[in-house]
Parts: sequence; C-alpha cells; structure tokens
Amino acid sequence: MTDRLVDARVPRDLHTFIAGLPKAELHVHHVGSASPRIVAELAARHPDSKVPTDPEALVDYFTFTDFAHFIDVYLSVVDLIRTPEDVRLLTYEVARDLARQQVRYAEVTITPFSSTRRGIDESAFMAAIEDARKAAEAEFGTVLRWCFDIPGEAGLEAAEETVRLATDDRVRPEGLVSFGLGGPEIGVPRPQFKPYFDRAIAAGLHSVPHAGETTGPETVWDALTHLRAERIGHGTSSAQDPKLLAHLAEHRIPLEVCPTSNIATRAVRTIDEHPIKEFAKAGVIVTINSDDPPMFGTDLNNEYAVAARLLDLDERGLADLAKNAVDASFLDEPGRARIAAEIDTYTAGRLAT
Ligand SMILES: Nc1ncnc2c1ncn2[C@@H]1O[C@H](CCC(=O)c2cccc(C(=O)O)c2)[C@@H](O)[C@H]1O
Ligand SMILES: [Zn+2]
Repeated sequence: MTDRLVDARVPRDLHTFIAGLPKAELHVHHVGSASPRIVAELAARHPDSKVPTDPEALVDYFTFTDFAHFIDVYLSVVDLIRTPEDVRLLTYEVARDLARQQVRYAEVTITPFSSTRRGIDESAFMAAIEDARKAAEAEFGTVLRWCFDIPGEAGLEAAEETVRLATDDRVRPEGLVSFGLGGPEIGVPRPQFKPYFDRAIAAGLHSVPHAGETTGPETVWDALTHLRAERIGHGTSSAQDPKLLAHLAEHRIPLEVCPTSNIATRAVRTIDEHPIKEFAKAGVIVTINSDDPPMFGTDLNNEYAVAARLLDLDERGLADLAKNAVDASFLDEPGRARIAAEIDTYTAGRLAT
C-alpha cells in the first residue's frame, strides 16, 4: 500500500492549520486504530498469530484486495486482543494517538461480542476500556465515549449478545452512548436487526449503523427506516439516489464520511471519484473520520487534508467541518459548546497571523 499520509496536493500551511485544529471524531474503530507499534507488540506476544511482528511488514499486510479481505485481516488483529491488559493498553494508546491530533472528543466503535466470544471476561473488558477512558481524559484531556456495534455477519446471536452488553446495567459501561452495526453489508440485510436497535434506543442509546459502504442506497434507507439511524456510517452509495440525498439533508442526518477507508477497502475506486462533493452540494451534513487509520495508512489529520482538496476548503471551511462533527456528536451541550469555542478561537488566531 502506498503511504497516503500528507496529501501533497494540499498547501503546507493548510496541513499546519489542520494539525492544530481542535477536532472531534465520530467514526473510528477500537481494534482498527491499533498502531503498527501496538499490533507488532501484541503479535510478538502471540507467535501463533499470522500477523507480522515488524511494523514495516504490516504496511504490506494492511493492503487489501477487497472488503472481504479487509475483514479477514481485521479479524486477525482482533485475535491478538486476548486479555484485559491487551484491551487497556490498546485503548490508552488509541487515546494517545487521538490526542496527538488535537482530537478533543471521539466516539470509538467497539465490538464487544468479538472479544467476549474469544474468551475475555465481559466485566474485565468493560473495566479495561473504562479505566483507559478515564486515564485518557485525565492525562490527555481527550474525552472518549463508546459505540457498541453488532458484527452483522455473525448474525442474531451477536446482535443479542451486543444489545445485552449495551443495556444490562450490571455490565454496560458509563461511557457508552451509541449502538451500531458493522462488518460486511452484502448478505446481511439491516431489517433483521430492528428488535435489537429498538432495545438499545429504549435504553437511551443513539443509533449509528454502517450502511451504504459496500451496498446500494437501499441499505441506507433500511438503516433510516428500520434502525432509526441518527447518523449513517459511510453512506457512500447515497449519492446514487437523489431522493435519499434530499432526505438526509432535509432531516439533517449526518454522514460519517471516511474517504481513504473507502479507497482502501475498494468501496470507491479512486479518491477523485469519492461522492463527498455530491454530499456537500446536496446540503448533506458531512463529518470527516478515519475509520481504521493505521490499517488504511492514514490518520484523521490526513482525512481533513483529503477533504480540503476534494471540497476545495480553506481554513474556515475546515473549521466548519470540525464543527459539523462536534454538532453531530452525542457529547453533552456544555462539552459541545466548549470544543466549538476552541475551534473558533483557534481559527481566529490562525487567520489573524
Ligand atoms: N469500514 C468498516 N466497515 C464495516 N465494519 C468495520 C469497518 N472497519 C472496522 N469494522 C469492524 O469490522 C468488524 C467486522 C467483524 C465481522 O465482520 C465478523 C464476522 C464474523 C464473526 C466475527 C467475530 O468477531 O467472531 C466478526 C466489526 O467489528 C466492525 O466494527
Ligand atoms: Zn467503520
């Protein structure tokens, strides 16, 4: 895989602006954010794993021929997370990487089913993520919240286990705010998960399923009508249906756009063909996210640079993108106001120089 960091077609000063811009990230996966160093360290602990122990070799390992191949590689990294200590280390290091990019707030998608079915005790798992979340807030000032998602291909057993872990007060973590649906979309129709999303929403969680990443706009419609989605993960194929674009814009349903992810998983052929421009033109609320940054050879700052190029944004346009994510977040109102004010102060300061 070519290294996609630092899109050279974006002026140097915009990269500098982006690097210091306070940001919020709404669509980033827990295991998918494990840095090459962390993955290599975990792989060294488990020699039986096929995952390379050398960060350099991981770059080639994280090169995917299609979405199914991406999921296979993703699950080989999931297999490395075997103890609550692995979970805590991973979570704290993910928070450190987010803080380094001036991410003040992130909703991190976790798939607890994949870890509990691999033998990690559920209470120890929750204690590990919560311990890391509180440490990260205290030490980095980065506020984390959790999205628990169903790995859809694992079916209704996974759905039941995920909604139990998300709604049983004896185990659900304090930082949990939303409920999602990930994994392959092909052969995994969304309507079957309605009962589980109904239970999660009744327990006060926000619905944020992936949809329209590797299948057509009908999957996005299903996520809206059957799963009552408040935001859509990717929603890439929405651009094929003008009525859907108009609906998303009119009802102010944000898309969690992950540009480089869509190229790396072959969901979109080339970055210049990415439909993000159509979204903006239709008035759909766009948030920028990195999805699984180390796996896709990117990070959130690079995704903002890609968006700047595709949408021809200046500093104010980039600040608006960052504020879109803050507004679309499930952080409380004082928290949202605080980060939005930081963005305004930072932008005014940079433009005054
Ligand atoms: N861009 C993405 N688009 C979609 N999903 C994405 C994306 N990035 C990351 N994910 C994550 O990939 C996992 C997929 C896990 C999965 O399919 C599966 C299938 C069968 C069994 C098991 C198991 O655990 O036993 C797991 C999910 O956890 C999801 O959160
Ligand atoms: Zn995702």
